[in-house]
Amino acid sequence: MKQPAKDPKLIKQQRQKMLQFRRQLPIYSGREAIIETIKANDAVIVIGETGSGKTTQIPQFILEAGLASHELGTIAVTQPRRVAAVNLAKRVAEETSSTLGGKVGYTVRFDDTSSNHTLIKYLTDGMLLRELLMDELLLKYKVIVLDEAHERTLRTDMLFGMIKNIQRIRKDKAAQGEDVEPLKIVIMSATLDADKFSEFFDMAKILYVSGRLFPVDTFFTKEPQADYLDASLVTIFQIHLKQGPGDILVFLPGQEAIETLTTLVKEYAAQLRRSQQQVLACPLFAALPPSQQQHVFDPAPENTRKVILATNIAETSITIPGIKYVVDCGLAKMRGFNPKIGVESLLVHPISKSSAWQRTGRAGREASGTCYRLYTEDTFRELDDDTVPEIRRCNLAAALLSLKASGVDDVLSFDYMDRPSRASLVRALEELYSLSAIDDRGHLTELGKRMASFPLDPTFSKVILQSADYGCTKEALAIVSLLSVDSIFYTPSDKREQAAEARRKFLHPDGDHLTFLNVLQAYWEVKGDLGWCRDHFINVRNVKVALDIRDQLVRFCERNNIPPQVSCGTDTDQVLKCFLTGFFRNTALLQPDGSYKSVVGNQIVKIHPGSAMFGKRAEGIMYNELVFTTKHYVRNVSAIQSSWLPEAAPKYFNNMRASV
Ligand SMILES: Nc1ncnc2c1ncn2[C@@H]1O[C@H](COP(=O)(O)OP(=O)(O)OP(=O)(O)O)[C@@H](O)[C@H]1O
Repeated sequence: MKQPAKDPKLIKQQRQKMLQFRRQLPIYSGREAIIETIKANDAVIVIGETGSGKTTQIPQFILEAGLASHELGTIAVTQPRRVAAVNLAKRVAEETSSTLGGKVGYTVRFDDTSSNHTLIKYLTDGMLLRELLMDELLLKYKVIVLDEAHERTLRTDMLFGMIKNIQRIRKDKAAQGEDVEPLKIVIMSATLDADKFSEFFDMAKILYVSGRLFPVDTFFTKEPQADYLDASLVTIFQIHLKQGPGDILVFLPGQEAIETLTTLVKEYAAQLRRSQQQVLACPLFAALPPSQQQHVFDPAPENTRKVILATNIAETSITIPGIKYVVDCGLAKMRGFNPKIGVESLLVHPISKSSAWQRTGRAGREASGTCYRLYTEDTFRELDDDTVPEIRRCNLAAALLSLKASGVDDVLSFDYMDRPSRASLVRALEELYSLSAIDDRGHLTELGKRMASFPLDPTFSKVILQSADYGCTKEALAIVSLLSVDSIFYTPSDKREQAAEARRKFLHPDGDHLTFLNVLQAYWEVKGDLGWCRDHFINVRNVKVALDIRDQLVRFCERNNIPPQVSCGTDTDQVLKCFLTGFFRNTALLQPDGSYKSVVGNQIVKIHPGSAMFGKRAEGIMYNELVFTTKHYVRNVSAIQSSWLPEAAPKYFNNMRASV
């Protein structure tokens, strides 16, 4: 249908209004200084409070000053999270009165709205790393803006070193008369150890932008809170019943907490009188499909207060219209890695001060706001200033694989801003070697190249790539997708027995992986019937999310010439053998006393009570996750035979034998 033409007078008015708004932003008064500094320096660090206008304005300043163009090269602005990249591009397209995908666009995994016309592109740091695989010097760009640098994600840290190197090479080439534009780098954040960054980028110039558009009042609790879910619930309804209009954004550590609180908020909201303002609970976490994530940006219906329950994906960069109140439980799930036993874990930790300020900064963007921190002021003072960089606390195999795929062969002497310990670098290289992603001289193999091109962790991409040889791609795709969501089961605390009973019919004697497959097959047979899901305590939303991921992986397989429908039928050992090619390190063998000892690290591990393998004995087990609580629990567990191990990872197990 043809869109009605917009009234030119209306367009002009909207433009004027936007320009007026932009001019009010604190950063606008520093416009000239920012432009001059970027003009005169190769690298600039901009520190400005949350909401001062860094992310939306600086790229526009650069463009307006003619520092980037189709001839010179365009502007890339990286974001650690896709939801931020998408919404910033939308906002800046609006501010520049252009259509998304024209002058302003975004590129995130599986979604690209940029075009040949795009001059300002918002993209995730992962996508810029991917572009590096095609264009080693990123010649397309004249200016690269690394935003939210304080987050220190693994990918941003890799980009720091790589982009610094690219800048040096381009400068040398230009000095030698080659037709190459030197690259400009802008690093931005609200909270940053500016000197450290400046030193890393060869004494880059630092610019401070003071002020924010609207104030945010911050409150702490008087006493520590024993139960953050309960404290969040009480705070939400206190705000709702006692405070003025405005939506609420609640920060929680993970999907599980969000789902529990969403249910509780709905239950409480149902008790509100009809005459009272209603409450709409909107979850927001990374595993939600992007279309559902976008719902949080929709205005609340009339006479309704929106309560957004989010993980830290809403922590930086984004402006959610309508948010006036922020509730911060002070916790986040963070990746950790124990290089001794080579196992990664996802645990709930207190956040850092810089995260707390970022969370606070999500209020006060359109008007003044309030932030309720569900911890005491003393607790806040004891928080670390900054989050420990991910590179120091997670498994580096994926990072080193992508460094190698982008042409950085000597990963040990790569220019890291915070050098990971030698032990974790060596361990990651060993892991890549045993996965056959690199050869014995440390060079990337053909398999390694293919693994790097897949949008998954190397262990999972190996499983999918090997599934063609094991004839079980259909099963591998289904299980990998189901493993990428929190849980496909739903266990209400008052119906544990019933839920366990209802699920019993899916149980596969060989464990969780094949049990998941049984659930999915049954779900397909009943075509996802909601009543059936309810009766069997299946978490429909998570299954749908998993199926969405599966669709994306199917497309990826097709592009890589792996037929996605190849199935091993009833020969399900093939599936487990195939998973072992990626997860051979996550295995444990039965001991004479009935316990299981991990093959790597010789740790006693216990099977989680929620597993299909709980209470069972098998010669060996393979697991996807190790959770540290009081004990080392393993989750998502299946039975294996020890004789399968050498076949799954010949390099690893032959070496182990040689060194015994
Ligand atoms: N999608 C949007 N809808 C409405 N207003 C917006 C939107 N995006 C940005 N703004 C307005 O522009 C202001 C500046 O946003 P911007 O993201 O540039 O700030 P910032 O300094 O980069 O903040 P942060 O450090 O939190 O990322 C916001 O405070 C808000 O008032």
